[in-house]
Amino acid sequence: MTQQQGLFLTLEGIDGAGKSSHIEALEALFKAQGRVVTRTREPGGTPLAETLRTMILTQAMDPLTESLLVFAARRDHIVQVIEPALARGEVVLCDRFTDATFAYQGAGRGFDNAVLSTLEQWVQARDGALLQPALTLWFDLPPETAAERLAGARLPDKFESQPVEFFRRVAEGYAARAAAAPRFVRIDANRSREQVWAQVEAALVQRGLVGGVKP
Ligand SMILES: Nc1ncnc2c1ncn2[C@@H]1O[C@H](COP(=O)(O)OP(=O)(O)O)[C@@H](O)[C@H]1O
Ligand SMILES: Cc1cn([C@H]2C[C@H](O)[C@@H](COP(=O)(O)OP(=O)(O)O)O2)c(=O)[nH]c1=O
Repeated sequence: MTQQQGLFLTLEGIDGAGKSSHIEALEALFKAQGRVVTRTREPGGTPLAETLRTMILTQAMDPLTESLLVFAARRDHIVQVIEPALARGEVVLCDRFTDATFAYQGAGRGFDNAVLSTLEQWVQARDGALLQPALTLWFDLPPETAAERLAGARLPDKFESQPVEFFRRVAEGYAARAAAAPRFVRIDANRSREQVWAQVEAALVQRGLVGGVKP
């Protein structure tokens, strides 16, 4: 049997947009197609990267330090988890990747995009090209609605306790990234869970990544 090609798929959006609510169903959908799935997240996905995640999410730091730690975590994650899974022909479902760095550290914190691009080149270099997701599901939700959904849902971390203006900038950062790269699919997250899932499923079917079967 010929080995299937690896598929790198990421989920993006501001905190509270609804990514985590759909990642399990996405995994089930691909498994129902006979695919092996590696479900992972950033920052994180390896013991070292999870240690860095705790630092990033709990300690105050300047934006360059934050960016360096995020990319250090990403490098370990790529080398230890993402690249090997793709080489085995698996589906890698990753909750956030580099678009989050451009949105949060770049647009949100106002850090220099050129420095982020340089770090991206260093960390994601792959056979003369850049490792990038094949598809990015961007859960787009007004920051006020995301804040309402998060209120009382969980204890806010360092980013989640930022004011709504911060998330407005992050959302603009995502919109700019989405406008520049055809791998983005905008999901209107301001809908019921069922309607959001229907958009996710339709996007995958439309691109021939899954058949029309229900998980
Ligand atoms: N379509 C939806 N409508 C209303 N609430 C939702 C919807 N999707 C998710 N939620 C709720 O909103 C909160 C944030 O969702 P979550 O999936 O954790 O977001 P994220 O992973 O993007 O931060 C959770 O309490 C979740 O139950
Ligand atoms: C990947 C990444 C995440 N982040 C932030 C966004 C989120 O607020 C936080 C963790 O993401 P996430 O796992 O979505 O948080 P939660 O488990 O609370 O749903 O890290 C960055 O600032 N830069 C990055 O490059």
